[in-house]
Amino acid sequence: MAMTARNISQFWEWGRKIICVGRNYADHAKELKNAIPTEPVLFLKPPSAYVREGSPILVPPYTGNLHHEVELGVVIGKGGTAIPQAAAMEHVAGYALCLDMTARDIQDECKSRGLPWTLAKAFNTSCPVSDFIPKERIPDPANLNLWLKVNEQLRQNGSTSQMIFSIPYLISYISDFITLEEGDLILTGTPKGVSAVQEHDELQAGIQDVVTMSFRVDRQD
Ligand SMILES: CC(=O)CC(=O)C(=O)O
Ligand SMILES: [Mg+2]
Repeated sequence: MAMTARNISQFWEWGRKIICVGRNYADHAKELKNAIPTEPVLFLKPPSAYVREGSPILVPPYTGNLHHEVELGVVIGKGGTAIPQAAAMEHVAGYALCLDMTARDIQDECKSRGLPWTLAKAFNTSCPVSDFIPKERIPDPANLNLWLKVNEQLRQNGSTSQMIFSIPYLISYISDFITLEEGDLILTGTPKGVSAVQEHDELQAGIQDVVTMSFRVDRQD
């Protein structure tokens, strides 16, 4: 049987890992009264978390406080283990605008009981993603404006220049513990301004003049 080449511009269909970085912006760590990390905080989402424009973000029935977190996603184009920082950007195929939807009440409860954040972070539709952005379209990923509006009201407006750990550092750090594969996505953390969303809300987000995306919030039946 002839093999068809997979297209990285539809990486969300590949079933690869979504590795998320938490508390990578000091202003967001402060708004949630978290300590500023000295090493990246990592957690995972499964590929079933992906949702694309045209389909809604579903509020899990067990949360009363679902938050948006707008983030820059880095799409891995070449896998590797223990990737040196100096070579890290050679492993990037491109970027995507992402939301790290978070059941904040469940996360707070997990934190207080010393439990993992899985139900707070990894539920179905917890990772809305934009179209793929080839890396040539973003020559300086360390200086990008990210914004998010809920029902036309600006809630988040930050710059990737505020990241505590840079993209090359994150790729190198993660790959020391978790082998990166082509099609993996790294969510690089959110700037301040996270807030609750409700059923019927309309979310719009963008990376300056590069990409925008819109999602409706719906109840999970
Ligand atoms: C406290 C968090 O939910 C961490 C996180 O995801 C972030 O982007 O920061
Ligand atoms: Mg996040």
